[in-house]
Amino acid sequence: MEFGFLGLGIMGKAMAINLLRHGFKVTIWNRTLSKCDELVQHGASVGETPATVVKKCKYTIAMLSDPSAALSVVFDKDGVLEHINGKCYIDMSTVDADTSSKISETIKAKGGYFLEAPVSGSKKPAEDGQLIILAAGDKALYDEVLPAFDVLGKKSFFLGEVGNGAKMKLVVNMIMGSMMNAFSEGLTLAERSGLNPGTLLDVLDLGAISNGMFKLKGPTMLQNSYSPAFPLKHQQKDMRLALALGDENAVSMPVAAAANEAFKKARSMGLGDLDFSAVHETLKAPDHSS
Ligand SMILES: NC(=O)C1=CN([C@@H]2O[C@H](COP(=O)(O)OP(=O)(O)OC[C@H]3O[C@@H](n4cnc5c(N)ncnc54)[C@H](OP(=O)(O)O)[C@@H]3O)[C@@H](O)[C@H]2O)C=CC1
Ligand SMILES: O=CCCC(=O)O
Repeated sequence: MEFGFLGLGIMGKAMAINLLRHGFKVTIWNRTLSKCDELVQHGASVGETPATVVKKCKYTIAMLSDPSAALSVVFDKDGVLEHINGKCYIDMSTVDADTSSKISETIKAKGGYFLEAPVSGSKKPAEDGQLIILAAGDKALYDEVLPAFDVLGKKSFFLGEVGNGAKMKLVVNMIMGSMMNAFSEGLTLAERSGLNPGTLLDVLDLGAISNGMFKLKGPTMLQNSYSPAFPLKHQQKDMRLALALGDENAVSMPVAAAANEAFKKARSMGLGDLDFSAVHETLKAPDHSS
């Protein structure tokens, strides 16, 4: 099976390498062309534009930063739409349901097929093929690309109409972003009140709120080490999009709103390209309120 792959950031690079490692042919494109070099070493071919990739491949996957990038790659000059007739497009970026629906409707109107398939799981699960895939849209296309999803992920869900994958992803990340802030406050409170925060990690891990994120991020947060697996700017984008979904559905989300403010503060401190756990640093900033 041959796939096009657009977007070789932290996630896209790991996912495309995984496909290559499992015997898929992959033609890649990235806005910053130099990021293609490493994948060429793994056997990938390079397409000059998103349009040329789609022209060459029956199936093209996208893994792009945000709604604006997802729309640009489809609608701009030399974009996906130019050769989409009869081709299949699978957008795995985290975007909102409206963005996904706009892309879906336009692609279908031009004779193409569309599946949204955002993922849960970060850099390491992407490298290990252990993502959780939240697909929605064209069920026949979903069934066709399952061999690729089986390589990329440990479990795929088909959630029905376009938009449901995007919404599920935003709900999950809204919970994750809120948890990260509560965790960060807890680590800081433990430290400032004279406790050993390392011992707090051990206590948490033995109890009912033990989870993979605390286990993975706790030790590095205590070392003030925030090498990006999930960039903070993307987590803040997800909080913003989840809050908009809350607005649409009249769901009051004071916890998520507060978490969003903390991520915004972290961005204003220049931490957007670090891991989202760098929100911890906001608690160390001088407080001028008293
Ligand atoms: N990292 C993670 O743990 C996870 C991320 N996600 C989601 O996956 C997506 C990708 O994340 P990640 O790989 O971490 O992000 P990165 O920031 O590492 O990569 C973003 C990619 O989008 C491209 N891009 C950005 N803007 C544009 C544009 N205007 N036109 C064309 N290409 C553009 C970048 O190209 P260039 O190289 O030129 O900048 C790059 O290839 C995001 O939606 C994110 O929310 C989902 C699950 C986990
Ligand atoms: O969108 C990013 C999710 C990161 C994760 O699920 O660990």
